[in-house]
Amino acid sequence: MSKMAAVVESGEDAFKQLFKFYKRRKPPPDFSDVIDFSEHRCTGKVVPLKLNPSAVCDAAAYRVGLHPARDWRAYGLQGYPGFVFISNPFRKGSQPFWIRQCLKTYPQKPNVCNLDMHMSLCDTQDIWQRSVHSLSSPSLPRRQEKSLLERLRWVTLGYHYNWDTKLYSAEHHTPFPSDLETLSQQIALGCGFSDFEPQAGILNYYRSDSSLGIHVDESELDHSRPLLSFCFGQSAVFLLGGTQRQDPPTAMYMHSGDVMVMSGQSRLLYHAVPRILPAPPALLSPELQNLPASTPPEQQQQQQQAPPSELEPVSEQDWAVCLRYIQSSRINVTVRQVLGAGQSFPQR
Ligand SMILES: O=C(O)CCC(=O)C(=O)O
Ligand SMILES: [Fe+2]
Repeated sequence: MSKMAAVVESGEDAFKQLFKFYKRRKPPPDFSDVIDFSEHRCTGKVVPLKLNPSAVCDAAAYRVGLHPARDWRAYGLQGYPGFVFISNPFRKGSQPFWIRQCLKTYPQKPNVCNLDMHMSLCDTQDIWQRSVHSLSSPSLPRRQEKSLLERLRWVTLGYHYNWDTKLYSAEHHTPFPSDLETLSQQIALGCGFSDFEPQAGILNYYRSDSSLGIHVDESELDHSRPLLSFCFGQSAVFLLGGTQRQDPPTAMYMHSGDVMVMSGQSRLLYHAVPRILPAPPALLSPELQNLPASTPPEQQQQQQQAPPSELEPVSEQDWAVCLRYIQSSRINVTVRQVLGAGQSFPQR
């Protein structure tokens, strides 16, 4: 019997027990049952998935930093219809743009973040500028106080999720970032969703000891729309369970650049992140090269004009700060459609 099976059989609530198992530090758990899609092996429950590459135009994918959709490596899991795992579809040199957006741009007003809950608007006005100094000075003596960026836990976009009521509302809404909207729509198109409207986003910022508890994302009013999840930086163990909180979950790694789509029968499954793990250097280091994103290497050699890209280059100074942050952190971005076509919020 594997170590994990022994853990599960010892009690009723299989999900809680596996969550604790993977969260444990001493002694560290046996990770051998965790599915690693980056190994591109279709063993056990993993099945290759055929997406719909012709629905995604190469130039549109290119503009948001993605490989052509025919090159995306997509997998499904037996027993989880509607679940799609796309193993890092990002072109080399494009992740730095998205990481910079998550750290410098999206935490800015009018978006909402955890720091707003107990700080004045004036203090949360420029999280990036207020953090740059301490994050770019490796030689500073042990710092007394963490920078704002290090204290950032979540940012919400579009219809801002209310963590207390678990509701979205028409009143609490700001424009959804157009670059993230376009990226999400390209992924959705490849997965067969031609009319996906990104309306809400939740960014989670994880330090090496962070975790995210067992939950289901059901606050959106239209569950026929997929939920997209993008991950950057350090790796994580992700647990995908069933429709009941205690159903035993499947464990998988999420590495930087991986994209997950929860749709159809998998849209309302319980899930959690029990553990952040150092990214395997061979997977992360090549992705963190801040290449000029607008010029693919093959075109540089041919001295041709690169196609237009939405990815504004990341300055060396900005990248130094991002790199320092991401070396010990993970960022996850989930994108959701809240309302179906023609739907509105119920009157309260
Ligand atoms: O960090 C992750 O991979 C999961 C995030 C998540 O489940 C959520 O934001 O609802
Ligand atoms: Fe979630």
